Amino acid sequence: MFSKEVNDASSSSSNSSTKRNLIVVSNRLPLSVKRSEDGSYLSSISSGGLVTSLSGLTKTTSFQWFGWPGLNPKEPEEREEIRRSLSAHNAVPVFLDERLAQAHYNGFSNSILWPILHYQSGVTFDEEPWNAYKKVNEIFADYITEAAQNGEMIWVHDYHLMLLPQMLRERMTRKGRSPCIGFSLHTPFPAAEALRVLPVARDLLQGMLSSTVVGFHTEDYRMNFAESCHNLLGAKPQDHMIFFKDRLVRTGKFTVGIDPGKFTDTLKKDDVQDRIQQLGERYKDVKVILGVDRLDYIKGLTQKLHGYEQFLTEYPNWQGKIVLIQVAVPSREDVKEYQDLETQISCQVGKINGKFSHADYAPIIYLHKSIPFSELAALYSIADVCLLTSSRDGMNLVAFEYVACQEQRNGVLVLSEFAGASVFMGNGIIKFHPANTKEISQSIHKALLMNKEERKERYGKLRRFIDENTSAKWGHDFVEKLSAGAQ
Ligand SMILES: O=P(O)(O)OC[C@H]1O[C@H](O[C@H]2O[C@H](CO)[C@@H](O)[C@H](O)[C@H]2O)[C@H](O)[C@@H](O)[C@@H]1O
Ligand SMILES: O=c1ccn([C@@H]2O[C@H](COP(=O)(O)OP(=O)(O)O)[C@@H](O)[C@H]2O)c(=O)[nH]1
Repeated sequence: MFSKEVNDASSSSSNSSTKRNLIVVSNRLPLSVKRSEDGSYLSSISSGGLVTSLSGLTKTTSFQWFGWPGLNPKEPEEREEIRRSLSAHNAVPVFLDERLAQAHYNGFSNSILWPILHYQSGVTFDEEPWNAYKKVNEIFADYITEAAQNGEMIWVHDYHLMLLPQMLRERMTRKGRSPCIGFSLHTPFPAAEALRVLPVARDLLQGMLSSTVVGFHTEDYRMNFAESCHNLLGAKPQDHMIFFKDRLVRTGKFTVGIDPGKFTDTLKKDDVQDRIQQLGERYKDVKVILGVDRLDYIKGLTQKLHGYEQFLTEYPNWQGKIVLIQVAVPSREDVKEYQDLETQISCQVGKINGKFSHADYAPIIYLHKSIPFSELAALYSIADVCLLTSSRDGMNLVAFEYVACQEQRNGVLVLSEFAGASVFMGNGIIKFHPANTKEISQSIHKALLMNKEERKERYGKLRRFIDENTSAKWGHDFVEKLSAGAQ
């Protein structure tokens, strides 16, 4: 479902004369490939913000996307079939041995690096997953060095591939080429003291510093990176540049966005309008709060539920008149912390529903699944409030998507001050500290009581922001900076 719409969006307004050639690299391809019963291969779109933001880029930039396809058949014919099926989407599979891929993705990237980037304490370093991380970065480097024979620019994404710029530069320099490599981090970059907890922090910093341009979501993340490079490597940051080992590395803040038109167009479709009407009827007597999050501890779902429970207790008149629809998209289910979180959230939802429900009312509708794009757009459109409680979050595109679908209703966005998005949304949002349960409760109350004029005024600011900062602009700005760095 998402896959088709991504392609529709790219073909509807692409302009090949302005497109540039680029190799985009991310750990995971936007499509994951699965073998069906009849032996053929089917691809479906992956979830998450990185996929959303890069999909929007297809409007202005033609690129080949390299990444792990999610499976590793032994037979050459099968690999060829996968290659063929993906090439229709300009995607190129980087095949990885299953155990190696798991140790890289679950073992190091998501169990060690991700928590440190999001200020989680109590992480234990382990050599084995680190070796897998290095090995996978090397495999990617071999693939890309082979593919980038014609001087294409290379844009590497995210924390799974922090060593890749260095490995690429070394390989390509040995071949007499001078590569142009961009690196974009989609997570927060923590303060130097938090990063130091990781014994291999210096290796990761050196990996990133082999880029031509390094991009972050916010100015704070960029400054944290510069400070870490200075403190841990003795590099010299100056303005938006860092001098290290006779090279000058450009750094910048690039505001990732969405493609608002994709949402506006979807909302106009007859079936989506029917669904909006149906949902409107179902919830005509209650206010709807919506949450859409991957089931990840950084999204602050336990805090959200505590805050909502406090709200129902503190403002009992709202009992029976409010519903929280929480979509929790399954994520990283092989990692123990994520399994434990799922159990915890299910218990919390059960407890709150048990406490405040009546035979004809439940305060929480909990969807532990990925939902179709059209259903997501309909939910965004009917929600009076969107509540996002991340304890840390690189950006949070859900915040932007809610705004894209609220032209009619002018609903209120209640957003954690620790989501990167909150930096840009000023007083258009109600901002709160996610560890403060009372503040969450009061923010919900404030959002529900806000009058039409104030909602309209706030909405106007948010709408302007998402319309001016699209994913296409993000891609364009980054590639411009990268081209400038190459000269
Ligand atoms: O691929 P997964 O392990 O399922 O995770 C999904 C994505 O999660 C992270 O997304 C981040 O990127 C978003 C877009 O820039 C940003 O809005 C969000 O705050 C980040 O959490 C991760 O960085 C991606 O690589 C994953 O694909
Ligand atoms: O069932 C769903 C619900 C949401 N999303 C998308 O997942 C992305 C989440 O991105 P965000 O930046 O908010 O957080 P991330 O999951 O990347 O940390 C958004 O584009 C959502 O539309 C999805 O793919 N499937």
